[in-house]
Amino acid sequence: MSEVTNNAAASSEQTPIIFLDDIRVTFKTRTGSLLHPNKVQAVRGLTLKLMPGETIGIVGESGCGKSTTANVMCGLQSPTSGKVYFKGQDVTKRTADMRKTIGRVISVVFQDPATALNARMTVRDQLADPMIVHKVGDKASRAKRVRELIEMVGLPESVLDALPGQMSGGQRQRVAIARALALKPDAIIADEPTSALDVSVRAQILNLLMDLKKELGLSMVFISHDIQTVRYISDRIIVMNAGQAVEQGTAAEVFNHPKDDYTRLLLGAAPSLLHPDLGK
Ligand SMILES: Nc1ncnc2c1ncn2[C@@H]1O[C@H](COP(=O)(O)OP(=O)(O)OP(=O)(O)O)[C@@H](O)[C@H]1O
Repeated sequence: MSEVTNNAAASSEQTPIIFLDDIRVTFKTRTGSLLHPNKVQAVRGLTLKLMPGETIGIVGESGCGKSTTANVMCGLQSPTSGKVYFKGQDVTKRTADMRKTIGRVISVVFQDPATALNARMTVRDQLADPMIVHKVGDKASRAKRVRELIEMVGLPESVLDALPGQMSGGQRQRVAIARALALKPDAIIADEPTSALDVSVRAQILNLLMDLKKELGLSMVFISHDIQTVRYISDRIIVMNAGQAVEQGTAAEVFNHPKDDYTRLLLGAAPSLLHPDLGK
């Protein structure tokens, strides 16, 4: 990471893959609130560390700032204040070079694979594309990696010549996950990756993410408004409300001994969107 400046912020025994230090993100709007006219405070002083190999779940209702937090982590959004560290390096003020480097090591899986994938590109080309953009390997090694990737996500090689429109929602999300893995990232940020899918395939995609995480030693940030889904997949859970982390702890701590009223509210809220076969 050539242009990343040195910083000693996170140099204990284990350095976090991502460290958000007191992040605030404010958007200018036409409306805002009585207290803050013409602005929305999407994230208000959030601190979190993603450690190597762990899965953090971020849960909260619509509008609590989950996606904005995810965007800060992967460099799509600059914080209004606070610092962002990647493997101990301060990357808050990102140069184009830093953004490219981070794009290689942190991948994002979005909610809707139909929009995340290019409708006019075959699966083969979509999987090779990140390697071409980042100038990784030659034609033969990229073709080999494409075959490896499709196998990793449990799809047959025959889908490589298909277009996204010829596949099911679950298959498309598998392709989006394969694409996210193309550059062998350190971390995956999955922003509501199962919400747009049929209930019957949600469990399969969650299990695929868990298997890949284990197999590849990935770190993962899993974002969802469904606390049961987050519980199923996460080592640690962060509950967000109105831009703030109101509770952080292991899945067992948060579920068995919730400290915050809002967490208790979420736990008692609507039935899980998780497939009934999970979490038994
Ligand atoms: N580009 C933007 N301009 C103005 N306001 C924004 C922008 N992006 C997000 N917001 C606002 O910031 C707040 C947090 O939004 P964010 O999308 O991060 O929440 P979320 O928890 O991910 O919600 P959802 O699950 O509905 O996507 C919301 O009030 C939203 O309207």
